[in-house]
Amino acid sequence: MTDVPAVRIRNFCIIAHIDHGKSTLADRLLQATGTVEDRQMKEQFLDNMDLERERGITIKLQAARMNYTAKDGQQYVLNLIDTPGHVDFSYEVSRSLVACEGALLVVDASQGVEAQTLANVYLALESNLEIIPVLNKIDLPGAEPERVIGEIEEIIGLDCSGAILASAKEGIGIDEILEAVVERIPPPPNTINERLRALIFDSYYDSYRGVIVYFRVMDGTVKKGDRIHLMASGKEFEIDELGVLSPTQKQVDELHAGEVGYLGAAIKAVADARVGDTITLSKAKAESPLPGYAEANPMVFCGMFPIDADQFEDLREALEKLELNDAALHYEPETSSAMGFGFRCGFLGLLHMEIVQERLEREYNLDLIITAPSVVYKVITLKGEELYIDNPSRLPSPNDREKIEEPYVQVEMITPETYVGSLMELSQNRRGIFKDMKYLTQGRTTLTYELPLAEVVTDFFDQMKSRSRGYASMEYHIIGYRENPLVKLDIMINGDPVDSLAMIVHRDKAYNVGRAMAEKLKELIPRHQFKVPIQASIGSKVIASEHIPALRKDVLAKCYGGDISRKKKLLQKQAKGKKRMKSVGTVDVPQEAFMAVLRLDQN
Ligand SMILES: Nc1nc2c(ncn2[C@@H]2O[C@H](COP(=O)(O)OP(=O)(O)OP(=O)(O)O)[C@@H](O)[C@H]2O)c(=O)[nH]1
Repeated sequence: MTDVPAVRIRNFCIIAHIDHGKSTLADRLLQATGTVEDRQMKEQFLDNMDLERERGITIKLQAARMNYTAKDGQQYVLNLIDTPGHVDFSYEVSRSLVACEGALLVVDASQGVEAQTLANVYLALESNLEIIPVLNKIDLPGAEPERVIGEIEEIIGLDCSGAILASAKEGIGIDEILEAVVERIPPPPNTINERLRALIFDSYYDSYRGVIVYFRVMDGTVKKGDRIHLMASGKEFEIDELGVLSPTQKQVDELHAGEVGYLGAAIKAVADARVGDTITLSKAKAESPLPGYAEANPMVFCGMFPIDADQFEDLREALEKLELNDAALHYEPETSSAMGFGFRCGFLGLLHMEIVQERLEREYNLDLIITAPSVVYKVITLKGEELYIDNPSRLPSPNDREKIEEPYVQVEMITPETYVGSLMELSQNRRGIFKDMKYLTQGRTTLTYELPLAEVVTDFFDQMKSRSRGYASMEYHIIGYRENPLVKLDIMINGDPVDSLAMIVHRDKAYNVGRAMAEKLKELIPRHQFKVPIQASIGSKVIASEHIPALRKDVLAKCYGGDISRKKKLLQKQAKGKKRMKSVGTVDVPQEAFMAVLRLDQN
């Protein structure tokens, strides 16, 4: 919009750990600037996916443009860019940070710095953002802003002399925050005369208009009707809708360097306009794209199979639709001898996987059996080929492979000192390598470990939470592949190997895992009319063996000739219990059994 010079634009985001009050503060800023009228105000305007609201987390980032008249009497445009709060989406976080010149660092004054805050602050510092510390929730009786300020200074090394004490809930400190945004965050550089370069920081699929792209103009000008070129995907489109987010979409004719907006251009799938890509003009292409583009690659894979084979096509259609809106979701058909036809799906992390599962089941009414998550292993064969294996049942046999490597992550945990011992034990049990430990103020400690990702994607997070009574927080990032003596553990039920239960484990743990797995399956698989043997093996060597004894009586036997309604009830009860079962050969295996590896007693 031509009437706003770059010097009066401020682009900023809010960095906060989950639940520290990011959404509440964003709402308060929208209200205070009159961007959203009080009566229009739905709780948490920026998180508008239902699933997000229910789970209270921010998944997709969005933006809002506010007009603000500062104390200096000038009108400013403040663009607030929302960032997702979870590690699975850290690539999206890093891209949205690049679209800003500053960040509000929101820390709950009754809690303190958490691992997620740290991870995002480091990203912001790397992008040279001006950071304004905000101590939120000072209305709480347990708030200790002084202590938390000390913590921020000590851990992050950030000068907190200008920290703002606030309560997003009570509306305290809001004006001060707006003033600080104007005074302390630098305006975007004025590069209006350069060739167009705009950074995509988010996009979503709209069934009527195609993909709607959110972007920040870094250089030059973009106009409605322009033919654009996407520098990473190489695709071209014509802009048929251009606008700003105030926070609902409002059309404009052009946007300049420093501004944030959205566009629609009949783009069919978000994969054609991915987060991080650079938009330029077809007729006057920029020389080079904005730096830092990377495809977000899936790290965690699982099989998804319809319980009812007739739902296979429905599942395919649902995945196709979700893919339009989720460039990070990968899937390909998979045939399993145990489970029939389904899909092997890849996700950024566990939360991403859960979100997709939940949407498939809720929005598309599918009943699915999901297999345990696996990471992607790198196998070097004897012939020197490099294979990436995301499905344990596809691991080449030991005779064909030279070595296996697995992805490692660096995990940072922040915990009250009391739980340090227990978390160290947990990390050690999960093949962790101790890296560092630092004492913070008030008996809190940071712990750094390197761990195989495979050990983290199982139930590491839940274990960490339960061992620390919910007080510890963690963050991880990938550090690369490492070789380990890994073996494939096969599970046989009733004499048949079940490919969907195969897993890749460390040689030294194979025996324990195999035994724990056999025991767990014995517990989870219901009794049948016949005896069901369960075995765990490595190659041809059986390392653990259990059996489920046969049912002694027919459930209906005792009401033979008796009351028909009771009989019906019993049958119904059985049918219900069957709902989440898959027949593997002649044995009915419940959903929980496929996830058994997440609940093994191996801690
Ligand atoms: N007492 C008090 N509670 C607050 C304040 N700000 C936020 N809350 C509450 O803290 C909880 C979390 O706030 P949100 O705004 O949803 O937190 P968030 O950081 O956006 O969380 P994610 O979207 O999951 O990242 C909610 O129950 C809020 O009502 C505050 O200033 N004081």
